[in-house]
Amino acid sequence: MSEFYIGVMSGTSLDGIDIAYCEIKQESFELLHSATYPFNKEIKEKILKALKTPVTLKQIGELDTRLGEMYADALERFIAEKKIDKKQIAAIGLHGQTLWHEPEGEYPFSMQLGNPNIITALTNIRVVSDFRRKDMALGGQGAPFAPAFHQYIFSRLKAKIAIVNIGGMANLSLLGENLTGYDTGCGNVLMDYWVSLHNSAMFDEDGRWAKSGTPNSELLEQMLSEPYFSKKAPKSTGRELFNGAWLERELQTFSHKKGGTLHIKNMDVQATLLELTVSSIANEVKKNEINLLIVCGGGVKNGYLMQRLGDVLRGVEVVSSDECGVSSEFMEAMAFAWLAHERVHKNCVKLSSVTGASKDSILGAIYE
Ligand SMILES: Nc1ncnc2c1ncn2[C@@H]1O[C@H](COP(=O)(O)OP(=O)(O)OP(=O)(O)O)[C@@H](O)[C@H]1O
Ligand SMILES: CC(=O)N[C@H]1[C@@H]2OC[C@@H](O2)[C@@H](O)[C@@H]1O[C@H](C)C(=O)O
Repeated sequence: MSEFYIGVMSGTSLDGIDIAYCEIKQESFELLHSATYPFNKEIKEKILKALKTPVTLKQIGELDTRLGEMYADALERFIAEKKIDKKQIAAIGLHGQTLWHEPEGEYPFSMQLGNPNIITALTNIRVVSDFRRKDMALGGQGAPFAPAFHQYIFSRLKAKIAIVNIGGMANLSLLGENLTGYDTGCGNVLMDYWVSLHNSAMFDEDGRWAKSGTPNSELLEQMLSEPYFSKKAPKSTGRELFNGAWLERELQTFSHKKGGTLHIKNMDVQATLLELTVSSIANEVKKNEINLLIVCGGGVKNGYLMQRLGDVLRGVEVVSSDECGVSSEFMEAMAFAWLAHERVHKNCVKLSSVTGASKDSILGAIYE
């Protein structure tokens, strides 16, 4: 018997709202329709500002409402464009927009905004949201959750495989009996920041600017000494750590080491940032006997990044999830459609081996 779920994901790169309409049967999962809708520019600016400067409770409350309305608008547009029968939709799995993720603090929390009450009220569709906090209440990191979906989707592949999602952040899934996974660190976030600052683009198209530069090995070594990279799993990260300020500090430190006069060409910084993402992922893959690395997320569209991953991971086949028949662009949105299905069926999600939670649990809250 078929069930139909919609997954909605907007991630740390703030590049858009990914929506996936999925059909789930006993033995199969199929992406039927998908689309990405632009992020409201003003809301994007408010989120970026909230990540860097103090905000008031009023501003957070208003952002929660506005994001809820924005998601509802995108959903209504999607449902109309794809001619979906609302009555068929069992639920919407909504990740929301992460404003702050603090898994290691004295009082751990993870904040995703986008009021699900508004979405269910406006769409008249059941919404599952607030996925991360139960895992944290059980002592887990609350992220990444994609490994559970990767295990579900790729379990048929018998090779020793790993999946890496390269979005704003990068997160690795190591499939097998004892599923593990964690955020390896920055994905595209620092490259996006640098290219938007110095090459007036939202992202480095196909990695061309990075390719035109020469990576600085000393700067790369210094950046890789960031304690997060050597931290033991379970671990998760975000813009709280990997952000423009982090990069500026690294460049400042490097410049001081060189007597304060050194100037690295902007394109060489971009080349070094690409190598930082490549190395931080490859170093983790090499710790395991992996023979197939499946890549998803927007990083798949960075041809130079994919090439460099292949160069560095000799003996490992590096492919996009598209080549395995699974959308690299909508992987995370599909994951939240599946997580909504698991919640509706009150299934415990096997994630404690990933996040360090004391047990697997039923994740998410239902709004209807
Ligand atoms: N054509 C392209 N060339 C190079 N990079 C690209 C291209 N298209 C997208 N990207 C990169 O992919 C990023 C978006 O990826 P994605 O949508 O997976 O991120 P996200 O889901 O927001 O992040 P996260 O998974 O950390 O939450 C863009 O910010 C950009 O850096
Ligand atoms: C708190 C949060 O939103 N974390 C995101 C972020 O983006 C990628 C990586 O860091 C991952 O840990 C997570 O999202 C994906 C969907 C996950 O939970 O697997």
